[in-house]
Amino acid sequence: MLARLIQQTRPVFYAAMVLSVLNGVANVGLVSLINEILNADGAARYPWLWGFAAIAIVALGLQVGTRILSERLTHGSQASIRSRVAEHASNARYQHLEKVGEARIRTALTDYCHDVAEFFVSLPVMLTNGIVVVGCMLYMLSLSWPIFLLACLTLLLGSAGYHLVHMRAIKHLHVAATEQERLFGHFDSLTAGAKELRLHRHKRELFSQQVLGNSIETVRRGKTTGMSVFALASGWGRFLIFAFIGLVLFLLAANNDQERVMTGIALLFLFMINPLEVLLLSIPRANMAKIAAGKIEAICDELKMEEASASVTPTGFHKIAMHGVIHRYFHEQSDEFFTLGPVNVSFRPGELVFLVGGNGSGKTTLAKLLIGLYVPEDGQIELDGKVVSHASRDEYRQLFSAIFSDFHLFERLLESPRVDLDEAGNRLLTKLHLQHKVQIKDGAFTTRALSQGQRKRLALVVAYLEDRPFLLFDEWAADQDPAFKDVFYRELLPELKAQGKTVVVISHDDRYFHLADRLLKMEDGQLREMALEADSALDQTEPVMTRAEGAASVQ
Ligand SMILES: Nc1ncnc2c1ncn2[C@@H]1O[C@H](COP(=O)(O)OP(=O)(O)OP(=O)(O)O)[C@@H](O)[C@H]1O
Repeated sequence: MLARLIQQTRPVFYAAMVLSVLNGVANVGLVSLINEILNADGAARYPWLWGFAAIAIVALGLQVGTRILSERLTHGSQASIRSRVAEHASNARYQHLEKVGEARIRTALTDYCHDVAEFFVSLPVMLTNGIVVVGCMLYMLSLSWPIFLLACLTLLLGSAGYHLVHMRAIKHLHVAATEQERLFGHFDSLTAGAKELRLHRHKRELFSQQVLGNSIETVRRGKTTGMSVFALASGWGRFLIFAFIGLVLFLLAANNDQERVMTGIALLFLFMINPLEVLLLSIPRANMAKIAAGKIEAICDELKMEEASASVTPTGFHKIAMHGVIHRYFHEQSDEFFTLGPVNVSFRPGELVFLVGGNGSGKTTLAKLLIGLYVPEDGQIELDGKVVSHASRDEYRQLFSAIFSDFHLFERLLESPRVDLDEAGNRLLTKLHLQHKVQIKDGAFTTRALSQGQRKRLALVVAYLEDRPFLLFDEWAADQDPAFKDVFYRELLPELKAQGKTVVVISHDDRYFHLADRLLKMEDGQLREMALEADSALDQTEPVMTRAEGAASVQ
């Protein structure tokens, strides 16, 4: 991932690297010049003045330039990662998205993204400081080769020590990063479960102390331990530097009385300590970036994008048929599968189909398979005799408008540009008795702060405006008042049918089942077609299941 980001930001990246190197060189130039000036006699110093001023200004300019470019890289890489994760999240198979889950995706878009971006701040810093250290070492070599060799030995010992603890630190940081994904899920529960937490003090305490508290603690411990191990490594590095200084001073005091060498080495120490420390501190940051990049990469791999299909929006169909379609859910806790199917069923234009059955019997799962959100594990779906493949699935999905119980209302209608969008939308709002609560202005709802039943009516407005040939309502009427339920079943559904739309209604409202053209019943993952009697006497009272028990072949 880091390599890809570097590739994407190549010109800025290379420019930042070149400026960082030049900045390092200018700094080394400055320190060697200072040493020369210090060792020159009074008046002989003045000719150096302009050189000193020039290098100082250049070094300053380079530092500012590097900083600006690294900011561009940081924010550019952050934007690029976010776009990539978002692209994967919006184009991946729906079931893969469900599996990865909201919390992991959010962690990738926030924390991991931030950690990777940090790498681009630390990289130029590492490079500049690396150059300063290398330059200082070379200058040291020109002053005294035994001291240079000692410095090399010190660096070698420093990196060996660092390498030894490195893996241990990474392990702790990994644990923290994985727990962080879970923590984001718990943060969601703070708002989504706010009502429950307020109503049950004991639950609230347990949640905040054990669930949330433990998770926060695990992240804190992992990060603190990981970074402390790195701090130990950096302490080891610092210890070596001081040992090196002590040894050199001792060596110099014993064997050398050259003033130029003495001041030079002293200057170099002072000048090198900070870059060395910054280098040691930047390494953990770079490691965090590596872990985060790996996590983002894993999420993008799990969210493999579906094959792009031709951007055609089909306007109609003759027959949609499911042949031997099977879907399984694996439940880890109970080590069991829920199996839906094999399902054989077909739909034609202008049909009003009710899909009924007990809770957890598989109605929603069947709906997701039918509209192409889930890919069948076995069997196939045919559209007008042609198998829906990976390549044509996105095109196939454009046949449907669906409202599930966990529907989402976008603020903007996001329809393809349509001049009469506001007008048509506002007409529908009136039809659904919402005109006093909300309006459509410039393609957006004026508010979405409505009751659940009202928001569902807004979702219905969206479905109407989409004008797709196949509509699917998953317990849409469950939140409506009895009067509007009646409007939905007796007016809106027949209207849609009259327009030639196929409508599948998942429903528990058995008093309206007789209005359907067909009645499908789901029982423990198995679909049956129920015989429908055109007996209107049953209207309003008897549940249809008691009268239509003859299962017909579903085709
Ligand atoms: N995301 C999921 N992961 C794992 N198992 C699932 C998932 N969604 C549903 N299931 C399982 O599949 C079964 C069928 O669920 P589904 O939501 O299709 O039922 P349903 O008939 O729509 O129920 P309801 O009337 O309560 O909405 C459930 O018993 C549940 O165990």
